[in-house]
Amino acid sequence: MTIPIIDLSPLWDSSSSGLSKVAQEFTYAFQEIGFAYIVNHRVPQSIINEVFCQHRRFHALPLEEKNKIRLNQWHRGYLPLASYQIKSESKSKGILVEDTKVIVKAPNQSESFIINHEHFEGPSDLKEEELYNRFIQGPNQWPHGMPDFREAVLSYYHELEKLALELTKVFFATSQTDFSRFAKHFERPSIGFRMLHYPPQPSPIPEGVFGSAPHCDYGFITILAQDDIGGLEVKTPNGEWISAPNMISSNGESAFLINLGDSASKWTNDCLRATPHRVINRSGRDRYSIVFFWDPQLDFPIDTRDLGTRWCPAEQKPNYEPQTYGQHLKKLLSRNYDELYKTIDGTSNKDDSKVKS
Ligand SMILES: O=C(O)CCC(=O)C(=O)O
Ligand SMILES: [Fe+2]
Repeated sequence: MTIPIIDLSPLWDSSSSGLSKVAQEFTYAFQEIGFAYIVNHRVPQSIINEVFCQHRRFHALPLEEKNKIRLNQWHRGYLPLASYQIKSESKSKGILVEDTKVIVKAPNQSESFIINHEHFEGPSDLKEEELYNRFIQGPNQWPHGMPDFREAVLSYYHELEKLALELTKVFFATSQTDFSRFAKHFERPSIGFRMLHYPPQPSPIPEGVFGSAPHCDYGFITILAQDDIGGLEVKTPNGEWISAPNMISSNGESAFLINLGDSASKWTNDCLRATPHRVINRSGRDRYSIVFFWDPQLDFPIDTRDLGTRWCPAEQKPNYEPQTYGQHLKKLLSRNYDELYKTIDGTSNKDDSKVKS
C-alpha cells in the first residue's frame, strides 16, 4: 500500500468540477490509508525554506535560552526533549492504537516550539484576562531577540491557514455538504503549530522508544512539512508500518503530507480515517519537521448528522454523541499532558462520546 498523491491544481480555477475532482481523490485517500501527499499547494518554496532555516536556529539555542519560554498552561512555548509520554487511546476504523499503551516505554525523543491561534474565543463581554483563563486561550511566547524567527514562522503559518481553509472546503465536498453552512466555524479556528526537532536516537534503538510514539492526531486536518531525513511511519489498515518520507514534486517544490485527526473521523462516523503514525529517527542525524493542526472553533459541535447522510444513513444511529470540539480536545490533551493540565481541570479524561451499544 502506498500513500496517494493529490494534485491540488484543479482547485485553483475555482470551478465546482475542480473541487469535485480533488474531493474524489481525497475521499479515496482517506477511506483507504488516511494519509496523502499534496502537490501544487501554492505555498511558496522560499517561505518553506526560510521557516526550516529559522527552526534549526531556534533549536540550536542553549537550553537555558529555550527554557525561558517553557510551555505554559495555554500550551504555548518550548517543550523540552523527552518531557511527555503519549497515552492516547484514539481509534479509527480497523486500526487500533490501544496497543500503543503497552509498547511505549519512554517519553517522546523530541523537543518542540509550539504556538497556537492568537485570537480569543468566548462570549464577547469577557475581558481578555478572563479569556486567558479559559482552556488553551492565551498569548503565544516567542524567543527573545529573534524577530526573523517570528516573521518566518508567521509567514509560513498564514500561508498554511489559507491552504487549510481550501482543504476544509474539499473535506465538505467529500461529504456532499455545502461548506458555506459551516464557514463560520472556521472563521476563528483552533490552530496548533509545532516545530519538532528529533535528535538522532542512539543505536541500537530499544523497543518502545520513539521520536514520536504511535498516535492519531486529535483534531481535524494536519499539514506536515519535513526535511529529507525520514523517520515518519504510517500504519496501514492491515497493520503494516510504512515510511512516509519527504517528497519533492516534479516542479521542484516540497509536497506536504496531510492526515485527518480523530474529530474529523468521528464526524464522518469513522468513514474517513484518522490513521496512527509514529516517528523513529534511525538516521544518525537531526530531523526537523513542522506540524500544522487545523481545527474548528472550540465551541463547534461535531455532529455526524450535520454532514447529511453520506456517512451515516438516516435509519442508522451515529457512532458518537454530538460533542463540541473543545470537549473532545480537552480530554485528549489532558490525557497526554496530564501533569500540565491537572491543575487546570479536575474533570474526567475519559472519552465518553462513543455511543454505548
Ligand atoms: O514529526 C513528524 O513527522 C510527525 C509529528 C506528529 O505526528 C505530531 O506532532 O502529531
Ligand atoms: Fe501526529
